[in-house]
Amino acid sequence: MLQNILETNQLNKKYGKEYAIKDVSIHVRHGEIYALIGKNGAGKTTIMRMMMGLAKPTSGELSIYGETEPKKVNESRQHMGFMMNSSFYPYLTAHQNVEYFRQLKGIADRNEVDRVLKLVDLDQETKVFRSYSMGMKTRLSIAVALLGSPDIVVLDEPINGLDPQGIADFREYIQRLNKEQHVTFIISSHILGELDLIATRYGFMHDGLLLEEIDREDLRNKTENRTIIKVDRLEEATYILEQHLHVEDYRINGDKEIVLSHYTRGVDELNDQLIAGGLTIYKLVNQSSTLEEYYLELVKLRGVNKDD
Ligand SMILES: Nc1ncnc2c1ncn2[C@@H]1O[C@H](COP(=O)(O)OP(=O)(O)OP(=O)(O)O)[C@@H](O)[C@H]1O
Repeated sequence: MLQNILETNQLNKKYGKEYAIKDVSIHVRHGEIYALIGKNGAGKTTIMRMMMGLAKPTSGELSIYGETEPKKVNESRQHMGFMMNSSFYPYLTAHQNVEYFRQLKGIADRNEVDRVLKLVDLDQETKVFRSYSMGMKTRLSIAVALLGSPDIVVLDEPINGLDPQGIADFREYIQRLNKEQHVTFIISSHILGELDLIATRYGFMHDGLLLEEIDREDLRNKTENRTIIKVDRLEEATYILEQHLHVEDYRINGDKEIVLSHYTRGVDELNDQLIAGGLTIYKLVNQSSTLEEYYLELVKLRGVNKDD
């Protein structure tokens, strides 16, 4: 049974009069790969900084392992690993760099360095950091985040700057660590499809607000198998759908199109009924939407911003 390992409850952060995030309630369950998705400035880093104790909420609550009392939350952070643009020494090797962080974090076991480097296949690497590819740098950052065997690892925009191979490798490492080491990941990205293949749950952010939190399966159900209808007279079309075709599972999107989820009877019958009703059909297609389209629709539908 998955339980919430980390939660935020109506979390707010203001800089001056401006909200950086407003009323954000996130629920991360044990064993998940949680993707915090949103364009630049959406508020992802702000939330992650609060998770890590680097910034204080203006109001609201953060709960880790069910603890909300600040002192206990701080203690719980010992079970968390972070990657926030770690700065590495350019003329030191992977081993020397991680050794530095081991000491900084006060981890007594010297074997930890080799252990975490092995997990990202950098244990045999002898070159200095300066000559690493972006992918290797990311892997090194992950290694540092894994020092001390944390249960939860928070990664802020780890995919930034990676080439397609680097992204594929990153996904593989995260999935392996999640499965084999049972690490719960919270990963932010401003490129929507990037975490598509690995995330088990999504938090969609826009302009400081959490628009939706959704499990992978539910998201897949919502984005796959949709039928889109655009006609000249919307109300008459919905009447035909409801009364003649007994369709109830539909909604209207921001472009005044009717979107049917899982309409399995094919478009021919729909086409016939709409034409029989005297409507002009501009569009009638079956399609799956991308994560990008889903997100943009969500932003349009909600049509809100944090200053409302
Ligand atoms: N220290 C600060 N002082 C003032 N405003 C800030 C500060 N930090 C963040 N903000 C503002 O808060 C909002 C959210 O920023 P945040 O960095 O959390 O977004 P993000 O989703 O991580 O985007 P990015 O990918 O660009 O970092 C932005 O409008 C930003 O300008």
